[in-house]
Amino acid sequence: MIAQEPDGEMPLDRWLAGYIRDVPDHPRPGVLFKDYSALLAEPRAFAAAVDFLAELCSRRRATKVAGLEARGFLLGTPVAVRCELGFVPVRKKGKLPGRTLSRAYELEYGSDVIEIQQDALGPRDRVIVLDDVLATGGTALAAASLIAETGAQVVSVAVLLELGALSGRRRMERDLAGVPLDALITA
Ligand SMILES: O=P(O)(O)OC[C@H]1O[C@H](OP(=O)(O)OP(=O)(O)O)[C@H](O)[C@@H]1O
Ligand SMILES: Nc1ncnc2[nH]cnc12
Repeated sequence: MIAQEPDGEMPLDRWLAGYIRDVPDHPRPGVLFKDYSALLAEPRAFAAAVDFLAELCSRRRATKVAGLEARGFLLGTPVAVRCELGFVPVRKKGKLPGRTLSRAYELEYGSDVIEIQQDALGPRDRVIVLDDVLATGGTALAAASLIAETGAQVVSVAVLLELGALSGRRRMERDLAGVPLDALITA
């Protein structure tokens, strides 16, 4: 799939939104799943998304990128390399070795537990939480809470795609006041 490349007139978010397709009833009935596999498969689109998110890391003066398993790894690792920052994985329960901190949370279509290694971050770290999608905000809030428990500061939550109808931004403003939400595309 090749969506039209921006010609200087088309904004980046509109160009990249052309690579996202709606899949009804995935992974559960009633969920409209936003599939951006085509964006990952098109190197110019993928690179443009990574560049945008890397620029945010610099603007927020982050010292670490925390990526959320699994799709947050797809974006978080190239972004960390591009902005020359270390990457910290936030993983689903039971995957990380050693001492970990855990949070249970609910997301749009289920519930889960995420973990971070206890010594992955420290009080000097300014962390950008990087994920692909913000829907209800449950996942991002749980990650931010874990990061805060390590003593580090969360300087932004950055996503490729914000699903406006699911009110994640409002929830972040309420529960994570003062932490900006940066979204490349809002749908
Ligand atoms: O805002 P929320 O309602 O919390 O939803 C957003 C989360 O849902 C998806 O993760 P999922 O748990 O499906 O994991 P995956 O990345 O392994 O597919 C997505 O990658 C976000 O992390
Ligand atoms: N509707 C959705 N599409 C893609 N990823 C999601 N993560 C949570 N809700 C989602």
